[in-house]
Amino acid sequence: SDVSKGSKGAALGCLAEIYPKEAWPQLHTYADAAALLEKSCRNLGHVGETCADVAGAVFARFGTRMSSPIAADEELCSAVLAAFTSIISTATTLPQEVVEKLQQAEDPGVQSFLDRSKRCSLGACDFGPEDESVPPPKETLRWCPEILEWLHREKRYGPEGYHVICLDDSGEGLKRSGWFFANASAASARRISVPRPWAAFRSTFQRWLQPSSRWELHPWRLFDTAGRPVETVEAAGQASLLLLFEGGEFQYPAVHLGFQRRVALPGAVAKLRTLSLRPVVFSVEGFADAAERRALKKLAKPLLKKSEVRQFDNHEMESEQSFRSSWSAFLPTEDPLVSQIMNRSRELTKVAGRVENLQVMRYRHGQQYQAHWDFFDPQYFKKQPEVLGRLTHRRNRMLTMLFYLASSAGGGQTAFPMAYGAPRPMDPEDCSSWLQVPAKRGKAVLFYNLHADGRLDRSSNHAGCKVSSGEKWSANIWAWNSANQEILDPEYDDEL
Ligand SMILES: O=C(O)CCC(=O)C(=O)O
Ligand SMILES: [Fe+2]
Repeated sequence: SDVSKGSKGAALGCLAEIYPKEAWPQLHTYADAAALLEKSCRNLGHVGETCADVAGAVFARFGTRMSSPIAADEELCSAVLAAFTSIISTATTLPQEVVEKLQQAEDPGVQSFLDRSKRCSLGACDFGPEDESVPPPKETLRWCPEILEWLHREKRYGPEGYHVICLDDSGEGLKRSGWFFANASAASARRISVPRPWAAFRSTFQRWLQPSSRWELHPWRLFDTAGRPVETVEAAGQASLLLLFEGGEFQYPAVHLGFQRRVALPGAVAKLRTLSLRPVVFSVEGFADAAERRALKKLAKPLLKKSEVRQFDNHEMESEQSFRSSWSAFLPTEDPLVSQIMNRSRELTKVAGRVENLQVMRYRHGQQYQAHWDFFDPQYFKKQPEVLGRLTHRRNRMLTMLFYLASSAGGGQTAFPMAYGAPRPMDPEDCSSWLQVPAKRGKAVLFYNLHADGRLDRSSNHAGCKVSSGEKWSANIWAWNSANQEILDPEYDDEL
């Protein structure tokens, strides 16, 4: 039951707008098509859909024939178009009827699709290579001695859209050679040769990215290991180790659980330790000292007011008080300490985008912040153009840093209910079974709300658990990515 080249070619002809040619030969079955759609949906974070929507729409058409070869041209074509139409126009997750139908099907292709799309819809699409427990090629350790600090060492939950490049000096003439580690996996190492003129250099890298990264205008950027953008071939020539972030913004890679990294800051050395791979969460020590903590508290005290949250469309507000019951204050940036702390957070995180004004929060007995996302999911703000307007080109709140000024004696942890693909919690206050970070005075926690490729990372959902005794104080830092800054409205203000 081979599909003739001609009919497949015709079937895929209508996808030309969506996929690059190189992806076509990989499509043999409907399951392949669904998988490709899932992959592509990783790039659609800006419309707030889950991968399952896309693949689900294809499944809805093909039912139990997922692992059969693609036969009918029009069918695939219209399914793909329907899938994309549904992505753009609706914001649903995989419908229950579809899940049930899937579960009844005995087709192994269906089962693997179900498994993948389920994980995917839970915020943990896992497209990484299966086995990463191999070391990188020996020569790379010679040319890039720090490479192990930048590769991902776990089998699962690899980074999405973060790649590592190690260049050597063996290239000739206008070429330079090296290795490309897709998704920062040692197992994926492959020899590469890059031309020296920058334009060719850049388009060469472009070719190695996922097909899905190429059909969209993409702001990917290279960085050195100090988190500085590398924008010229001369700068690239000085570095042997280059980091490629498809989302255009530097992020610390998790490497493995417990991994420690020292980051020198002006006047301090911060120590990061990996607490979670998905979402990527670090504990941070040495970010600020006791005198600074005291001063921030003192500054905030007279300014504290009941905390507010930005409303979603159609949101009933009667529960606002229980949703976020802390008190908080935005601190004046004119204050030298405040601007110093904000600058330090830039130095630590390397963000190029905007850092929101430092906010101090105080939680007393019984107060909490229920599970939520710090990013702005466009699907919840369809009726608020002033919010949507700031979320174009995947602009969003990329990272959150909570610096604990005082720890509660009981409760008050920061917890991540959706870590590692767990479903959205039924009870937004039930911290008991969630991945928890104790809010310990003097420590900070840093986590990424976006994947390295700029998509929303739904596993970043988190809560400030109820304080059961004492008081919890924290200084919160939210930083935005700056992807495609040049095509953004220069008028955006500081309200978000
Ligand atoms: O206080 C906490 O632990 C969480 C705070 C938080 O999620 C936020 O301010 O965005
Ligand atoms: Fe938050």
